[in-house]
Amino acid sequence: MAAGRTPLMAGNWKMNLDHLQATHLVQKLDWTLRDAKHDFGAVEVVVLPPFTALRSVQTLVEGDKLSLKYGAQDLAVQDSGAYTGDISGAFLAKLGCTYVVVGHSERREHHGESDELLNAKVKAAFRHGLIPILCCGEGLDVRKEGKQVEHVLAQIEADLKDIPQDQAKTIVIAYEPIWAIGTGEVATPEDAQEVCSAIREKLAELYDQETADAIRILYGGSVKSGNVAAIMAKEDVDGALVGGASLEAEEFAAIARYQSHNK
Ligand SMILES: O=C(CO)COP(=O)(O)O
Repeated sequence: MAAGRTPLMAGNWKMNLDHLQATHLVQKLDWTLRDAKHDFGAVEVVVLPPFTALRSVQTLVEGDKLSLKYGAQDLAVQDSGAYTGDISGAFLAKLGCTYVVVGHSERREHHGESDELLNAKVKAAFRHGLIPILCCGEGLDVRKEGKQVEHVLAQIEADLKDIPQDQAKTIVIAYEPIWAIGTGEVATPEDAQEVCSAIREKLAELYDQETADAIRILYGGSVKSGNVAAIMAKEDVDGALVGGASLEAEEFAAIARYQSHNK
């Protein structure tokens, strides 16, 4: 984590929690963080519930003036029309979403999402004023061959094709090695730093150094309260995209409070 970038802790709930459970978790998370006097300006906290819980989360956040932010896990390329089952970025913006995940490895894998499609999704997100959390990462086979940097940079370059600098500056990138997702096998802080710093260099090449320095790069894959501080100590890691450990209020709050654990 370098000075000048605000750390971001985002909880990707994946396909977990109905809207009632979501309300409960958000309330508990908010109480826990408030009790700890969490400074939301110093570490941003974001939840990414399923679509069906977004309206409930919006009501809670707006009604009770909560400081945490929220977003969705995916969006459609198109803005409206005959696309049964798809969700427009326009609807997400109307629900007060700040962020939207684009290109999670589970969608790349289970829904065959290509870099070309993800590039269109990044553009759709920006069209509606949403900040994409663009995911990238290599599988175990690629890691075994030692080609993780090359693989991830190719994803980033393709996914950001024709994205102008003023938009790129606001994007969030999440490096999530697939072999570390939900496996308990966390990448070492050095593994995370290797790829995150390469991503930043690529961003400087695609745009300029100032843009690259402004972009937040998260690490994701088996992040827990016990390992987050070591990962956050790395220069180019600006936060975490957390799956399993974000489903428990106290654990996710402890992740957001990683600095207090470090003292
Ligand atoms: O995929 C992830 C977040 O998007 C990581 O999931 P886990 O934290 O459960 O490994």
